[in-house]
Amino acid sequence: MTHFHYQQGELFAEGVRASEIARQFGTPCYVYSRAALEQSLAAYQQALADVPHLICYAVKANSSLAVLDILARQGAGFDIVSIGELERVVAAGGDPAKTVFSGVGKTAAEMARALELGIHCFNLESAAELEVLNRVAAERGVVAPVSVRVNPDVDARTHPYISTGLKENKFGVTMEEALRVYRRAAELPHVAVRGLDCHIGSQLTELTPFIDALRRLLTLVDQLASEGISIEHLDLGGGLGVRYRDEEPPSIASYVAAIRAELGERQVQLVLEPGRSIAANAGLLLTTVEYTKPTPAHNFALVDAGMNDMIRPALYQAWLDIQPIEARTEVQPRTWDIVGPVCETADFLGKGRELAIADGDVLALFGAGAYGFTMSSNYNSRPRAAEVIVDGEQLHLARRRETLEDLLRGEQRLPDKG
Ligand SMILES: Cc1ncc(COP(=O)(O)O)c(C=O)c1O
Ligand SMILES: N[C@@H](CCCC[NH3+])C(=O)O
Repeated sequence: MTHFHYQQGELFAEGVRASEIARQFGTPCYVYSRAALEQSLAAYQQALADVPHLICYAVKANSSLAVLDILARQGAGFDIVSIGELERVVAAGGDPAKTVFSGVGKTAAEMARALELGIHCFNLESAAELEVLNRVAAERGVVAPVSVRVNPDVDARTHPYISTGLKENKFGVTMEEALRVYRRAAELPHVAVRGLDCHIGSQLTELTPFIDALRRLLTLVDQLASEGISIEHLDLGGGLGVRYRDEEPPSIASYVAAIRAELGERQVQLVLEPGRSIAANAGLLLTTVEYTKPTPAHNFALVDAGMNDMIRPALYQAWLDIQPIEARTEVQPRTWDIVGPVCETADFLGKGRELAIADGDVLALFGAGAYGFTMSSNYNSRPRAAEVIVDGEQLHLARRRETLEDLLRGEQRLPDKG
């Protein structure tokens, strides 16, 4: 059973009517299913149960404390890209020792805090970063565990903005550079080589790019071994795609099976950093139709969620399914552009949707659990949406809707001129 489903024309999130959630918490409102989050994490855990592994959920996909809490309770580790994300992991009860630190621009202060908390590994993205980390670790009198993020130059065949493993992308270092960085790391007293890392992109719907990248990584592992540098863990990043419309990504089980088949008998801990495949289809965004506005060119449905709440359609031309939470039989279906209140032409959630809707109806955007709230902003001075967890028949307010006071917090006017 899917965790969001229709019963007699009414949308349910687990055991709760979507209309009840909208009534209690208002819209726009993100809704996450606890069972859906747990189920996708469990799919990774089961597929790896008999080998050494660490599943580091990519916090950037959905960093709500309640979501991190749910995943931490089930044993997840975390992939973070800033100290803000690490503090969230800690606040949610996550274990720093199961956390890897990715990101191209870690600052010395971020490194120091991550060392203090005792993270599992730093995924280094440049030779320069290695030198800074060695210095920061020396200042603290500790040894920092490191991997080098390799950019294997494979085409992930995904949207260009979310492809990260091509040589023109800013991420990681080339295979040749990686070898040099590892040699240097082996010489430095305050870093210890632990692993090898890569992440080639997001929303991948085929296995081939993952396997091509893994093969390249394994040649590097062997080369390093021949120089006496041994790799304890292989971090293959995240990137497994999900179905938003008609994509047919591999299942979590077949993705993991393909990686394991390629690894054969190698004795390494396998680290994965899935984000979207855990959170995307565990969440939806509820929004209310404020006005319907037929024009000669388009029928616009103006809703109360805008690109500041969900930027994926504007930024990546992403397609998310949009449906009314209660079916209407008395209204004729029409083709609608679902647009938000933000003053930008790019402010749309979906275009050309055949829907039977009227003013006041609540719509659900499906597949909104990943890169939804985390990419939201206050653009146009719009308070950010509420976030709610549904757990069976229970509702839990994970984040209250921002208030107008929240919007002004930390700001001040100029002093009066004397
Ligand atoms: C380093 C790293 N790890 C993991 C992820 C998570 O990717 P996804 O949400 O596609 O699984 C990302 C984002 O693409 C990333 O940049
Ligand atoms: N934000 C992107 C995913 C990119 C992940 C960044 N590593 C999306 O919504 O599809």
